[in-house]
Amino acid sequence: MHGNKGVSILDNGPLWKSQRKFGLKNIRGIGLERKGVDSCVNDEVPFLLESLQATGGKAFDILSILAKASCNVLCSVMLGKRYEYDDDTLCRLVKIFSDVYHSSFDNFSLQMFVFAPKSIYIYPFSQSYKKMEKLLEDFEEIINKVITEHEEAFDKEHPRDLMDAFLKIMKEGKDKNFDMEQLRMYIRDIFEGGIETTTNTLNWSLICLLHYPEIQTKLREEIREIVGQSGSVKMSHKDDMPYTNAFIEENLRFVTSTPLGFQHKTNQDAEINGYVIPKDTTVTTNIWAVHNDPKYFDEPEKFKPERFIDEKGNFIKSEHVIAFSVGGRRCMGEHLGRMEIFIFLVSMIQRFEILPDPESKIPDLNVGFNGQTFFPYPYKLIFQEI
Ligand code: HEM
Repeated sequence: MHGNKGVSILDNGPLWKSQRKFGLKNIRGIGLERKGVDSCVNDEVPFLLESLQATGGKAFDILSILAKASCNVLCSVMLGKRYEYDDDTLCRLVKIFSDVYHSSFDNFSLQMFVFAPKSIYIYPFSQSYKKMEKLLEDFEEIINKVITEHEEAFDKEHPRDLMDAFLKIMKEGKDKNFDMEQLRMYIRDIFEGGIETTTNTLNWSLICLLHYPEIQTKLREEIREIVGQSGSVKMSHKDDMPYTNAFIEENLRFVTSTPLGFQHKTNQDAEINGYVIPKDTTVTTNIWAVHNDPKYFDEPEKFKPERFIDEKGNFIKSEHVIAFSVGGRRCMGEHLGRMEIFIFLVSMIQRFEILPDPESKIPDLNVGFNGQTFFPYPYKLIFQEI
């Protein structure tokens, strides 16, 4: 499917290691002319708030606005540019990567991969695969245009963004794994890993706020005290906001947006806790089970941000909140994803009262579409300017 290219689908080995190292360095922007990763997030905030303001206090579906904001952050980080929210390229990118999850990595295909791994060989004949191929052709058309623009403006002394950094290694010819096909797959994997997950996490956190207006009030009080009524939110505020941190952590735990992580396979026989796992077995992490284990979380079925606050009022992180998974294959974009969630969420709560649509029921927090990700069914809410 990915032809052993990209990063998320690669077997553990030297290729994956070098590609992951490249990603971790260049997502953060180390050695690039591009602005820092936090500025890529901060610069998106006014556009996000403006499009929320434009809803004029009427009920609307927020999904595409959140997805465009998340997608634009990745475009800034990787391609050195962002798009207007009505730009055709941004709309196409958002649609491609939402459809990849919503129609191709659906529940049925996922269960087949986990419980009947050999089904991967018949997957190319399925309707889901055909849909995916069509979507990815559209993606290649977009990304080829951006690659051409980058090649035309390329200056090896001044790499601007992740794509330039990749082209630099490729042109130097020191590592033959850095080729054009790998560049396309790399960008694709990051979009695939970064848009849907961040959008879903933000979307579920807004639904939590609809269910618990008292929590929303408490969050706004803390935001007003630390950031002010109109000041811009910075990552440096985070350490002084224990309740906001606790809310975000509880949201990551309570609504596990990637319940089974990504699937991997063992490349040698292994033994864990006395269980023998033969070579070539599909392995999946049950993140949901850890998040709902009463051994680690008292009354796991209840939404309680306070569980992460100690008696002195400090935020206490739990090693059992593993929404980004654990180990060598844990999420490559955790740092960026956490930044987006904090800055976007705080900015939205600071400026707007988030209210349910009186015409419809607030979505249940444990009912949604289950596929590679767990996401809410379409719903509407109201953003009332304060
Ligand atoms: C709330 C947001 C996010 C969540 C919950 C999340 C969750 C995850 C999970 C569970 C995995 C699977 C780890 C495993 O295989 O065991 C993963 C992998 C990955 N994520 Fe994220 N992710 C988020 C945001 C992002 C962002 C913003 C990016 C892009 C910068 C990203 C890029 C990736 C990549 C490339 C991988 C594959 C890493 C590898 O195989 O080495 N993710 N993510």
